Amino acid sequence: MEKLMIRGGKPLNGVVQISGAKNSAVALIPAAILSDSEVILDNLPNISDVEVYSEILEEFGATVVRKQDQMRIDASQLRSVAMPNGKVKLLRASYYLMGALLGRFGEATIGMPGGCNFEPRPIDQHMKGFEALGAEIINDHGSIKIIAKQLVGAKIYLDVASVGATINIMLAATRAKGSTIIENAAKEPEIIDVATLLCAMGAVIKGAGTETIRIEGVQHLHGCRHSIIPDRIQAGTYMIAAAATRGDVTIDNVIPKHLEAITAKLEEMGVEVIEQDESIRVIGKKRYEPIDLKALVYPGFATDLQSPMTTLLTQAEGVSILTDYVYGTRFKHVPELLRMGANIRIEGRSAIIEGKKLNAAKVRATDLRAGAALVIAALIAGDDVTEISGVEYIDRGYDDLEKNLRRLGANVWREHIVDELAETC
Ligand SMILES: CC(=O)N[C@H]1[C@@H](OP(=O)(O)OP(=O)(O)OC[C@H]2O[C@@H](n3ccc(=O)[nH]c3=O)[C@H](O)[C@@H]2O)O[C@H](CO)[C@@H](O)[C@@H]1O
Ligand SMILES: C=C(OP(=O)(O)O)C(=O)O
Repeated sequence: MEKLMIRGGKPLNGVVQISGAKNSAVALIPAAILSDSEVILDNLPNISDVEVYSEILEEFGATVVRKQDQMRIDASQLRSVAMPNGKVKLLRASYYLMGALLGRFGEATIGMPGGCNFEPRPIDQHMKGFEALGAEIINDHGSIKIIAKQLVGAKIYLDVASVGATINIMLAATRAKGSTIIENAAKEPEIIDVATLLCAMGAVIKGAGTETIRIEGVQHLHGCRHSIIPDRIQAGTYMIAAAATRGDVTIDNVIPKHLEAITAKLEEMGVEVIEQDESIRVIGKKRYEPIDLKALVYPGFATDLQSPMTTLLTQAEGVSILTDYVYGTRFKHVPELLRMGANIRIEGRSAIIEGKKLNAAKVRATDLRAGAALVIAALIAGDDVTEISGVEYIDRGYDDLEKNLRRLGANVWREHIVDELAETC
């Protein structure tokens, strides 16, 4: 086990390169299962979720070759359609194995997904979609068995615009007989990225990125080469960190359109944001206005940036209200920020945040974005050292975090945890 050590007090300055998107990568890797020839993915992020997913595919019998930011996946010789336990429990997006295996083999047995369980995260809409396509679902001691003699296209209305359910149904429906229509589909950019890959593999998908997606099933999907879109959540995190430390950072290799919601809220606080074609420069200011912020589905403000934004709002002069309409109890970062001197109160699905100076402390990340919130807090917490444990969560989604922060001038390093019991008490 490791912990991050950060001596705060330095503004971030310079340029940071953003890698490919985690939430695309973890769907594109299993999507390769749908093809019986090689799929090449470029611009992969160097994060543990990608590492774990490639190991999962190898355990299934796929050949996976990783070279820098490229992955070549050959799933022609898959040996199994079942992983009820083991690595599937390490990440949330292992649920995409269900849609991909179901599409290719008409069968899958997968353990309930793990990952960041900051609140109950049901997958009933995924199951509703598979059932509508003609599959039978059997719950078996914590794993889910899904079988279909023949997947048949259907019209599916999602009760909530779920990213995971939209992609999972899309994966299975590419190989179903006839047409599938997903209504109230999620519109996140990662959904367009997955549809782009599937179309390059020979699928017929229209409307990805809108609330109605139409899929014409095909009998066969072939190999292709695809470059993953930039990670808008990593980019947003660096934007927030630049503002919080009153720095001046250019965030490179981004799609500014994907960052409109965070850009707008930073500007409302008084942060200077300059958009270029594929980069965004964020210039921090001395004083920030408090704001009201609502985390919503895309194109609204991303819930994944809600925790880092909580930290920034502790630097505003006055009271901000942050409400998460996607995950109403995603506030595990708040007790840790309180240890660092923050003044935050939770009311229902809102955090009421009063501007306050933060101090260094010993804190614990209990999920990925809570970890990001604590890293930003540590960067602005005086010039003492903050120790952050639970680094394994941060490693799920931030490519080269320490290297990037050091290049921007931060004083950050990693240490082994010697006494694990003392750390968790
Ligand atoms: C791997 C990945 O892409 N993860 C992202 C994905 O997670 P994930 O796909 O799991 O999140 P969803 O979009 O499915 O969840 C959105 C909302 O729908 C609810 N819901 C979801 C599915 C379901 O079957 N039933 C149901 O009620 C959830 O509890 C939540 O309130 O989108 C989330 C919302 O943008 C992000 O925080 C995650 O980073
Ligand atoms: C919640 C997240 O990821 P996951 O759905 O993979 O747990 C996240 O990226 O913030």
